[in-house]
Amino acid sequence: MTAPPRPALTTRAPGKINVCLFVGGTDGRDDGRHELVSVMQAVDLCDEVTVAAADADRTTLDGPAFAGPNIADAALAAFRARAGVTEPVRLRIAKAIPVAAGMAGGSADAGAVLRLLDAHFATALGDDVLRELAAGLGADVPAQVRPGRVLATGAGERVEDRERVPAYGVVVLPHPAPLSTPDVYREFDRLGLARSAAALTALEAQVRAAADLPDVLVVNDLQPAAISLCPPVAANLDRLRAAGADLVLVSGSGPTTLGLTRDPAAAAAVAAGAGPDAIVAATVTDPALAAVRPA
Ligand SMILES: C[C@](O)(CO)[C@H](O)COP(=O)(O)OP(=O)(O)OC[C@H]1O[C@@H](n2ccc(N)nc2=O)[C@H](O)[C@@H]1O
Ligand SMILES: Nc1ncnc2c1ncn2[C@@H]1O[C@H](COP(=O)(O)OP(=O)(O)OP(=O)(O)O)[C@@H](O)[C@H]1O
Repeated sequence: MTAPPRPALTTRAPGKINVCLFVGGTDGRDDGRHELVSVMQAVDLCDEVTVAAADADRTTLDGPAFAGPNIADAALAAFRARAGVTEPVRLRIAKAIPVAAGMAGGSADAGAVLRLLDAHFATALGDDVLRELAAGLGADVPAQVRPGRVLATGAGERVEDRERVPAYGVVVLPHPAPLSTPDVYREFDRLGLARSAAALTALEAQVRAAADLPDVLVVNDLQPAAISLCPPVAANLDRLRAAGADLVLVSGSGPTTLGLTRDPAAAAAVAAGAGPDAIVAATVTDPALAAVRPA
């Protein structure tokens, strides 16, 4: 019997923002990572990832290069091991999400590779199994299997879909110096900022009670650590505030900063005021944005 033809498929891999990122300690975990309570929200600043059948495995990247292995290849290896498929594929990534900027660009690509491969090989593993595979690739990856709005707990690996809220404008202000995520968590520890387990539990209850977070819960606990390692981050927050953003915060582990506008149409004016490097985006409310489509 001949094997079925494998379709060439493509999907958008949206970057994420942490609308809130509450961080506890590492006690009680055997992986040394920190307990989190975070609402992760997809934004329409996207990489594009494509899979096609090939004679040999090959991954190509259009956009800014980075050193070291591509997490997309780790996603392919994890998928292969679980699904038992061996046919080679070509993966192509067109990068638009700033690299090492705290917007989970690599995690977005890895999540996209998992959902593409599940469709390409018609393996129907489904979101739960893909999220399990994703957890082995990085704390941010499970949330990127089905990008939208999720509540992430544990070290980020326990993910629940959340109700989508009206779109916000998002102004993304990158900073050229990359910040390493482990360094930022280490600085967070050095500054003694970990929340107690009881405080995290209380915050999780508050976050669960509110589909659209009130302003007081739009908090990134890693922000002081990112500013401590990269002081210009504070000036970038001031730039966004002065340009009229309703809320400003550091994105994930930084150094990218974000200005949120309740009116998505207001983001363009905020970006213009913040400087030529500012990127206009919006939160994603339509699941079709990251659908798998024929390439
Ligand atoms: C800052 C965030 O982007 C917020 O969503 C994530 O917490 C980071 O997610 P990520 O980059 O996918 O992180 P991973 O690749 O799993 O971990 C990188 C490193 O970050 C630190 N790390 C990460 C997640 C976590 N909950 N606690 C940690 O201490 C650890 O030093 C870990 O070795
Ligand atoms: N497909 C990929 N895209 C971007 N970076 C990748 C990719 N694969 C591996 N990397 C490596 O991962 C590092 C972190 O990149 P990424 O853009 O995901 O950071 P980040 O946005 O800070 O992540 P997070 O928000 O999940 O902590 C990069 O410096 C790069 O070496």
